[in-house]
Amino acid sequence: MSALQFHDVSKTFQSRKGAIRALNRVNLQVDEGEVFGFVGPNGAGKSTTIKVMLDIINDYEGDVSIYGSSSRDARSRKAIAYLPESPALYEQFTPLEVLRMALRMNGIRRRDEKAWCQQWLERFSVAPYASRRIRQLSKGNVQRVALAHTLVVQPRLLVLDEPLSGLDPVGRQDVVDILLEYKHAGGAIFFTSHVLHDVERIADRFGFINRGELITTRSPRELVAEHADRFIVRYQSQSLAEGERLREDEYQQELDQSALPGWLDNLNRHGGRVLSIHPATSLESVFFRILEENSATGPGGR
Ligand SMILES: Nc1ncnc2c1ncn2[C@@H]1O[C@H](COP(=O)(O)OP(=O)(O)OP(=O)(O)O)[C@@H](O)[C@H]1O
Repeated sequence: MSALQFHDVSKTFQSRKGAIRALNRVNLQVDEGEVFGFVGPNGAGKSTTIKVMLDIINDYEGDVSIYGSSSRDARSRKAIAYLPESPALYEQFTPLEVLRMALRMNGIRRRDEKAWCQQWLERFSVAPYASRRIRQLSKGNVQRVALAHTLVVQPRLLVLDEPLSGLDPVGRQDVVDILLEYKHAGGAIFFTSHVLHDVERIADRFGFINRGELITTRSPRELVAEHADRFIVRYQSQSLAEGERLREDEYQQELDQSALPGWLDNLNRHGGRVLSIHPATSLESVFFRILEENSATGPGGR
């Protein structure tokens, strides 16, 4: 079953400078147990997409459904827990109070309420601050509490705006692990990110939006493979020393696809051994390419 579906969704803002087409016939689908990364440059339409989904913006064209029911129906939106880019938690409350309040506000009664909330604070490594006030916490720890706040209600669909922002590398890895666990338990995630490495790590598929148009929805691997025409070969050899030296007899060489077979023959003649071959193209470089192509030929209106 699809957790989230956009069908021909368009939104136009009226401003003093004229009409701004923030979303133009966007179609997308996120399935149960799927992580969908949503990326695009500033002003592309990411926040508008989230606001439409949450019915914060409701004067749009098209249909949005959450687990099969219209998102215009407040009951369907109960499936969603949302993490905004800059979460505004009640500063005078403690993390424990914030989580307990989230449960109450969602009508969730648990006998083990306190222990359940403590457990989520532990998962996000903020249990030591459970009784401090939010305003006394660092930015990264507020982000962890905010993430715990979204998961404590066990939503069916998580909508996260830049979920890893403000976290150190250990914190990022912890959160990635928790999100993947949630996905494996059948939860769906829609998240935005400017950091493409995060998208590669978490997303099964991603959508790339530019000027209100959804340009592509693919898995990161598919997209990179489609654009891969250069490869990085890691190899071991006593006598062939080309490219960058990694350690004693290990090297790394970047090659064009057309040059690859001949180069491998040569390595073979030198008695060398291939350790790995992978595309030199990163998701980031593919995005720049798509963005350039789209700017040259794409729609105007901004
Ligand atoms: N309330 C509004 N009134 C007029 N124009 C708006 C309004 N909100 C957004 N826009 C315009 O709609 C377009 C899409 O904006 P949106 O905030 O969705 O982009 P975004 O992808 O979230 O950008 P960012 O990465 O910078 O947060 C932009 O051109 C923006 O200026």
